[in-house]
Amino acid sequence: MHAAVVVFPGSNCDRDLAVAFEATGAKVSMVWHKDSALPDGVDIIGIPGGFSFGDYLRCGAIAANSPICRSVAQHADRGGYVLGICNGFQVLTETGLLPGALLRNAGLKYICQTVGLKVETSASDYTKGYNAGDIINIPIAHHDGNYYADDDTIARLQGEDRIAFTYTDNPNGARADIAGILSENRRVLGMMPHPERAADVGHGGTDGQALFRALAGALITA
Ligand SMILES: NC(=O)CC[C@H](N)C(=O)O
Repeated sequence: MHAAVVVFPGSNCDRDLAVAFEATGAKVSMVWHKDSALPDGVDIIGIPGGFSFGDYLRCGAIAANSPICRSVAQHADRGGYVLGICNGFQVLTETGLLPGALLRNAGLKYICQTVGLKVETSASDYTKGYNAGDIINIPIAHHDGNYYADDDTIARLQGEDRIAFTYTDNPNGARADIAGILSENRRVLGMMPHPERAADVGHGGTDGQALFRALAGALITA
């Protein structure tokens, strides 16, 4: 598996994401947001967490207009994999690769804690290492994690089995307790919780490991 991790000014989980990919044996290329092309042979693009461009305008809005995001969209259009975590999820909604928006947390406070997530579907190359219904513990750290989409979009996500994770105890007001969603072709995943921060025994939890391992299993190349 060859993963590219995009770095914006203000990204702060780029290295963590690279380490989580590397732990599966993946080759990782770091890509600066001003680059317009991706390295050859990239299987998956990781859009990391952080505070790209200081979260000005709306979280992820400026990053979504970076040169590299045109290549990210082309990669997704070709059926490539894209994983957006936290600020990365915000970037993916701002680019239109995933529906909906991440609003300010209902309590208006930044929340940094480990939360329970229910795995809603194992039918994706991200979630097939879990069983649907599994409860896993993964950290969150955000002030704009309150997922919003209109009724039709929520119904469509539910009807198409595209909700990957929900919160067991909704911390931010997200509609339908949504913590992560999949694209129509199930190859783009956006999620507010940070699986890369629960991918090593040193993190105090390893419930995120199965996501990276499942991906590597699906994307292994000779
Ligand atoms: N950890 C992060 O990626 C932070 C995401 C985002 N900037 C927020 O606070 O909502």
